[in-house]
Amino acid sequence: MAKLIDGKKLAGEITAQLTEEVSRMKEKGIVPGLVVLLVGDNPASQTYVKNKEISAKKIGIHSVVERIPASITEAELLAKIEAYNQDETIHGILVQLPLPKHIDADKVLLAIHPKKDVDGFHPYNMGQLFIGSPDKIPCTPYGIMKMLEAYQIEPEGKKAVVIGRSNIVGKPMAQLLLMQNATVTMTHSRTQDLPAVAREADILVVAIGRGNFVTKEFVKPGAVVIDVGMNRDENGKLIGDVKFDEVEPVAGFITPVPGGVGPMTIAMLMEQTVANARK
Ligand SMILES: Nc1nc2c(c(=O)[nH]1)N[C@@H](CN(C=O)c1ccc(C(=O)N[C@@H](CCC(=O)O)C(=O)O)cc1)CN2
Ligand SMILES: [Mg+2]
Repeated sequence: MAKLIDGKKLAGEITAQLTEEVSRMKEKGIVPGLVVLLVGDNPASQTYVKNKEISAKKIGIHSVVERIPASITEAELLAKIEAYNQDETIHGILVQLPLPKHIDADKVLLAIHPKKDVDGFHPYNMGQLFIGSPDKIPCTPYGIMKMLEAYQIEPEGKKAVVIGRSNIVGKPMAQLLLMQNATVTMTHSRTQDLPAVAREADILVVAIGRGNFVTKEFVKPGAVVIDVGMNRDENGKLIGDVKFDEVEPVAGFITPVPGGVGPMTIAMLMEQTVANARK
């Protein structure tokens, strides 16, 4: 049976450390500030933003959430971002994704000042990461690296396979593993014989966005399996990209959904906001 990587517990520990740190910062007159902009009424995004707000408040971060109607124009949204770029009480700006179709997400992410880009999605921060000098790191892959570290899983020399090539998870994930001297293979929906490629992995990170996609045929006995998926099954139940019941007996370590990668994403957002205020 695999050992469970408890993201919820680890995120709770990180949150507790950040709470202490923020209380010390406040004694010196420093209050970290985070603004989250949520455009439209995507129900999943509403949940994630609410969770970010709860976490920020718990830590003592000055938390601003703007819930904005989907009818906002791109120009209006860009103007809001520019105002927060200039606002000295705000150390982190996050625009919840996905955005409505009429707004160009690339343009919006480019408008956030790189120094306040606590999501790490700005091309400048992406570029810094890919030349090996990261400052802000996309929160999901960053959280995964923290989980590996906490469970003393050493990427150096290991074969890592990443399934999924998104800008916010797959690509930065591969780069972070590479920076720790793993031998990394990037795969995606068009990779030929994906189960055979995945079976080579000592560390398998799955971010393909398809429920129960990874079965035991994808997993080498003893492998570390990290599930980034967040899907709903036909009954509305939250499921990962990994068929947990089938893979868990084969893997060495596995993350659950919920309670794995998700809470760590939020913890890393808080960490990067506090780190920014500290600077
Ligand atoms: N601007 C951003 N947009 C999005 C990001 C992001 O990092 N920045 N990532 C995802 C959504 N996301 C954070 O925004 C996120 C998703 C899920 C969780 C989480 O804790 N999930 C829980 C389950 C929650 C539930 O019951 O639905 C878990 O896994 O235990 C946190 C953050 C896309 N957009
Ligand atoms: Mg993130």
